[in-house]
Amino acid sequence: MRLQNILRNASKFRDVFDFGERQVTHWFPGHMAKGMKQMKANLKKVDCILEIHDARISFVERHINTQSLAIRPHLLVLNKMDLADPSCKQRVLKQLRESGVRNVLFTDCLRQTDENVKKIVPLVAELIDSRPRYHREEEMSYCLMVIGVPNVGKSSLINALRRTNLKKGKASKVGGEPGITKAVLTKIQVCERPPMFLVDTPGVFPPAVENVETGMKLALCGTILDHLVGEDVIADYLLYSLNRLEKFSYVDRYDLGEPSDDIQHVLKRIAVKLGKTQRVKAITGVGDITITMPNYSAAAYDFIRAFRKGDLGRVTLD
Ligand SMILES: Nc1nc2c(ncn2[C@@H]2O[C@H](COP(=O)(O)OP(=O)(O)OP(=O)(O)O)[C@@H](O)[C@H]2O)c(=O)[nH]1
Repeated sequence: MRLQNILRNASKFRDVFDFGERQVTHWFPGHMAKGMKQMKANLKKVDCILEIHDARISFVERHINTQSLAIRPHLLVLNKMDLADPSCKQRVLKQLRESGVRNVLFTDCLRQTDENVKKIVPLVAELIDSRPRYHREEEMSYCLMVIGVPNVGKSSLINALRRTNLKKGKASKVGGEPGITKAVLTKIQVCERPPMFLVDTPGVFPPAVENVETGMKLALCGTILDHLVGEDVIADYLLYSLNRLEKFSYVDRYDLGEPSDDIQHVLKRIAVKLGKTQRVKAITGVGDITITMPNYSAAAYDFIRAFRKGDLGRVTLD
């Protein structure tokens, strides 16, 4: 019965999201372009690129496709796999293979015992040894460059590599907001045998995100400061995505009764459920009355945070 209700509702969901006149270019602060330059300048000193991406958006235009970065061996780490839909894994791998990306690992680097984090050092050493190292042939140690958009877990992965291979603690500051990794750090050791170091870079974006939808997915996953995009539109895009992917756990979480494609309705119910309401005075013809208004911003904030923490289920957006 419940499934029938959901399926009946499915026909009412939007097929496309209306992005209006939005322009992604305003969403990416200037330091990202600077980071890209620093990254290229450091390329001579590295043997391999370790590209970290969010497993929920694996097909976003990536740095490795751009210019000079492609000359180094490359490992794509799709991190935050604990938040992505495991049933999409094989499809993602197949599509990446078809686009020429062969070396891919899925990680959840917050999990102490993630098996794939353990595989990174041996796989990187193998990749480096399988190709000429050019002017770095005499080097006894391996050097990696870690790249990725903000907030995908670069610092967390570096810390996980140190924890796993050196039994050492944190070298990189971890933050919940995009853009914590601001400076290009000097070399950080991640393994003794073989000696392996890496340089951390600011979370830099590719110079051009191909369309607004890609930008919106990045925003939803927390790689752009929310206020640059607007929490109301991120929340609406989240609702659109959950319905499109038939991920309806939000219905029970917020006591909605049935799925809805109307963000105002959903936010109102979230606000009421969470007690995020405000009492405001209204002037009417028969005198002043106090009415209870839902706090839409607080509700949008909660909805987005719940998605980012995985509380709305494991979702792959691509
Ligand atoms: N669920 C989950 N969260 C993660 C994972 N890795 C990192 N995080 C969280 O994602 C947030 C960002 O992590 P960071 O390691 O600071 O990311 P970063 O890429 O270095 O961020 P910038 O400094 O902004 O470039 C933090 O709240 C981490 O706890 C993961 O595998 N799974």
